[in-house]
This record gives sequence, structure tokens and C-alpha cells, in this order.
Amino acid sequence: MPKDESGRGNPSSAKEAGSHASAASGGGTDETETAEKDRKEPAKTAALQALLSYAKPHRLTFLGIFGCALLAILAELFQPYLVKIAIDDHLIGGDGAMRPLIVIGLVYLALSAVNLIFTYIQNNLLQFAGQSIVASIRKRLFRHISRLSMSFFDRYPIGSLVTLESSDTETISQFFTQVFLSLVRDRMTLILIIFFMFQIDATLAWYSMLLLPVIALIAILFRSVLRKAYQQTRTQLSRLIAYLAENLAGMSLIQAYNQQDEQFERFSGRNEQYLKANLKEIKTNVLFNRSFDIFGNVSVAFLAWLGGVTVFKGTVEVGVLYAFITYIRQFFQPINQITQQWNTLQSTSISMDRLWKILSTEPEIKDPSPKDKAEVDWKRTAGRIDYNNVDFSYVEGSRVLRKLDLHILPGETVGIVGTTGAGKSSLISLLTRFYDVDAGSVCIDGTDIRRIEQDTLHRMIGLVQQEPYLYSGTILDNVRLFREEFSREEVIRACQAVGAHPLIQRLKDGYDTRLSERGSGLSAGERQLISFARILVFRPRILILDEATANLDSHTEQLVQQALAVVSEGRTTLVIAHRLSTIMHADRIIVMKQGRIVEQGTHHQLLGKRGYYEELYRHSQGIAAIG
Ligand SMILES: Nc1ncnc2c1ncn2[C@@H]1O[C@H](COP(=O)(O)OP(=O)(O)OP(=O)(O)O)[C@@H](O)[C@H]1O
Repeated sequence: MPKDESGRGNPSSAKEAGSHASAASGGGTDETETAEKDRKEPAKTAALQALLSYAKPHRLTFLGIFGCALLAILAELFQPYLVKIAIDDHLIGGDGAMRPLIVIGLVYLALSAVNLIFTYIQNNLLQFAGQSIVASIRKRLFRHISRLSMSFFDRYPIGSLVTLESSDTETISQFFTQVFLSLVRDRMTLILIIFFMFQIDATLAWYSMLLLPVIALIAILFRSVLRKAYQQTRTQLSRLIAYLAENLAGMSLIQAYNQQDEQFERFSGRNEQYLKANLKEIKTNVLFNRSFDIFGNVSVAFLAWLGGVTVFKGTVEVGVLYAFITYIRQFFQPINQITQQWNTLQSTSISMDRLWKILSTEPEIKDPSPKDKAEVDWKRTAGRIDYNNVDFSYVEGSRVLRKLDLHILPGETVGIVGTTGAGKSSLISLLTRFYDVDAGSVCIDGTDIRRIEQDTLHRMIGLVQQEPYLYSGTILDNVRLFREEFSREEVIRACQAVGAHPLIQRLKDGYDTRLSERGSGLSAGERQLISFARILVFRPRILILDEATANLDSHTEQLVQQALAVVSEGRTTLVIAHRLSTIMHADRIIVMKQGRIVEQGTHHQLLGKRGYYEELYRHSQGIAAIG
């Protein structure tokens, strides 16, 4: 069972996160989504409140939208009324004078212009408010995700976070630009049409109201079918995207194993299902729209007949009948819109729910409270590290580090070795506070790192990983990590010190050469040298190298080793290495096995012990010989 389900730290359990992830990646069926929804009604209210809180700063804009919509609708609905006046008072009942008819014509035109202008302003305001709201949601989400703890990323697939940041926020933007408008404008239109009808002729208006239950019945019947068809399409699309993402990520393996045809077949199957779901959704939509059209025409015929009879009897004027027929036609439009928007409303609520789950996830690793906070200056760190009786597990019941006690002196270089899964990387992750210990403590210069602010802690420590991450940007940006406080000269000096300068100069634009994502275009060794230069620029007091030379050939490794000697100078350095040759010259070597330190000493002392280290060493020598 993941730790946070036991009540520690994160309120959203891993189980929930997992189910969300599967829904995002297409695993969710209608039933599971409905069940999820039922369970999370309170969360949804919170989600809706959160959504509204984003809209709050734009309340004046929304007031403007409301006003514009009202004026546009009034202008539109006043037109049939004008025609009624023209027919009844001037064409049939009038004295044949043209002047009033021309005036009515001009007013009619003016109303069209009013409708056009206010609809235009309303749409612009709405787009402005909607897009601004979604932009700020995206910003907050990005910031929030980047502050979440590593345990969150263990549970949450990156793909579903990308979906969240891209397509879920897009759905929410549709809420503001389509659904919200429909909720406001279409409802207002319906109410005003009914109002105009009763103003003109109450008897005909009551007859027209007979249509309402039938309209409601059709809308309700279709709503569930539409919703099902829509959700089916979404599920199939998510499955397709998830499959595509997985496929692209593993392309090298697919090509190496010549799996293209098999993968193509599997893709085609999913594509076919998506196509079917899409066609079904379109068919249902067309059926709904046409049914509504037919019913609209039948209603008009019914009203024409009923009205015609009353016109013949002389109880209703022709103009009134004309206005009614127009209103009835207009009546169907907003109802159709509202029903259509129901789908978007549904998906907004699902997206908002997902978004809220992430936004309400508290980082498990928190900064100390002002009371507990230790005042530390990272520049003055001596670099002593103490692991005091540390217990640690990622998943409850499966201990990774046991009663681990390790004390490292300032400036000492410590190599950490052990077989796969021994706990080497976990040891490092505790020092950087990617995770917190279950018991015991980790201290730097005698201060428990939980009492040090994370920003300060991360300035104390420099981490170089096996696959150094380079961002899309220039070499200069990548060395100083986009922080302008470091000058170009500092970056160049750092690159010279680690031996990266000649190779950077050979590049097309030198330090201004733009790297593509992940630094493709540079060799593994070159990328590693750039990450070493970062260390010299940022000057952390503690340096961690996690398999930093694992991917390099022996010539490049030599280059990197020289660079390493430069960067580790005067710093407490922890080096994890599978290749024992990398750490042979360390001041001390820690040998780990199943979460414990089983041996420690210099290379020669350890070989002399003829224990586990010697076994590992012989094994690695054997591999080297075979190589
Ligand atoms: N994020 C994680 N969630 C759950 N278990 C994990 C996680 N990371 C590591 N483990 C488990 O913790 C144990 C120690 O892993 P760790 O990565 O620290 O070992 P290591 O010695 O660095 O191994 P390697 O040399 O292969 O990198 C392993 O059993 C591993 O499966």
C-alpha cells in the first residue's frame, strides 16, 4: 500500500491518482466514470468553486457580456414584433401611407445592426475572459506541478499530466467560450421569447406552451444517448493517444525488434474503434438535430393551422400569427444549443475534477514552518553530511534503507557501490529531499535538512545524473539554467575549466547554439561536460554524481573524469558508480547491499578484506575483460 494512503502527507491517495490517470489515458469506462463521479460529489463542488474563483477577477467583463447578450437578444426578438406592427397596423389595417412602413423598415435594419454589434462585443469579451482564465489556470497548474514531490511523479503518469495541461485546460476554455454563453444567452432568449409571446397574445402563447413538455421529452431522451456517444468517442480517442505516446517513446525498441507491422495492426484496431465511435456520435447528433427540425416544422404547421383558424374567426390578427410563427422557430434554436452544450458541460466537469485533484494535492515534502526553520547560508556550507539511523521505504512494508548510519566529512569524496536495487540512488534522493526519511535523520553541517528551506538546500547541492537533462535553448542558457545573474564570462570560464570550451567553439553559433529538446545533437559525453560546467557556475558545496559516467566510452570517460576532478575540488562529493574504476580513487568507498552499508574503506582496504567489494570488483573486472 502506498504510504500516503495510510494518512501521511498527501490527501489524494495513490489509488485515486491511479484511477484518474487511467481515465486520462483512456482506461475509464462509462460505469467507472459514473461511479467515480458519485464518490466525488464534494470534490466536484470544490472544483466548481475553484473554477468560479478564477472567473471572479473578470466579474465586470462577465457583467458586460451579460448586458451585451441581453441587448442583442432584445434587438433580435423585437424584429418579429415590428413586422407584426407593419402588417396589422399599416398593411392590413392602415391607410396605405408609406412613411410609417419606411420608418419600421429602418428601425428593423437598426435592430439588425444593434444585434450584430453587441453579439460581436459579447463574443470578444467572452473570448478575452475565457482565454485569460484558462491561461491563469495553466500557469498555476504548471507552477503547482513543479512543486510537487517526487513521490507524486512516481504515481502519476507524465502522459496524463500533459493531457491535463493541454487538453483538459482546453475543455475548460470551451466551458467559458461556449457553455457559459449558452447558459446565459440561450436561457435568456427562451425567457424573453415566452415574454414576447404572452405580450402579443396570451391564448396563442398558452397553446404554444403545450409544446414545451414534448420538447423537454425529446431533449431528455436524446441527452443520455448523446452523452454516451460522446463519452465513447472520448474514451476511444484517449486510448488512441495513449497508445501513440507509448509507441513513439519506444520507437527504437520497435525498430530494433522489427515490430512495425504488429504495432501498425494494433494501432489500426484502435483507430478503427475511434472511427466507429466518432461516426456513431455524428449519427446521433444528426438524428437529434433533424428530429428537432422536424418537430419544429410540425409545431409551426400546428400553429399556422390553429392561428389560421383564429385569424379566419377574426380573433387574431395576421401580424400576430406571423410573429408567433417566427418566435416558435426561434424557440427551438436555444433549446437545441443547450442540449448540445450538455456534452461540453459534462466534459468540463470531468476535466475540472481532474484538474482540481492535482491542484488540491499538497506536496509531501514541505518547507519548515517559520518556527522550525534553520537560518542557513548555503554559501557558507562546510559540507558535512550525516545519515543518522535512517529507515526509508517508497511503499509501506517494503523497506529500502535500514538503520543506515553514514557520516561524511567536509570535502570528502565518497564512492557508493552495490548491486542493482541496493539503495544507492535512494540514499541520494534522501539528501536532496526528493523523499523524506521514515525514521532517523539526514543532516548537513549538523542541521536536519527538514529544517532547511528547499530552495536553500538545492543551492547547497549539485546533482549530475546519468542522463543530464538539457533544455531546448542555447548552450549558454543550459549552463546557467536560464538565470541571467550568471554572466557569459562566468559560463565560458566554467566550460573552459571542465574542457567543454573547445567543443562548444566548434559548434555553429558557439555558446549561442540552440539545442533541441534534451540536447539531441550533442554526444552523451558532451552533454555531461555541460552539466559539469553547470556545477562550476552554481558552485554548490556538495556534489552528487549518480552514474554520471555510465554511458560513456572509455576515451570520453577520461575527459569527463578530468572534468570531475576539477568540479569535485573542495566539495563534498558523493559518486554512485557501477563501474568500479570510476570510484577507485575516492577517499572512501561505501559498499551497499539490500539497503545496508556492508563494508567501507579505501579501494585497497576493501580489496584486502576479501569481502563483498572484492566480489563486486572481480565481477566488474570480468565484465571489463569480456568487453
Ligand atoms: N520510485 C520508486 N518507487 C518504488 N520503489 C522504488 C522507487 N525507486 C526505487 N525503488 C526500489 O527501491 C529499491 C532501491 O532502489 P535504488 O534505485 O535506490 O537502487 P540502486 O542501488 O540505485 O539501483 P541501481 O544501481 O539499479 O540504480 C529497489 O528495490 C527499487 O525497486
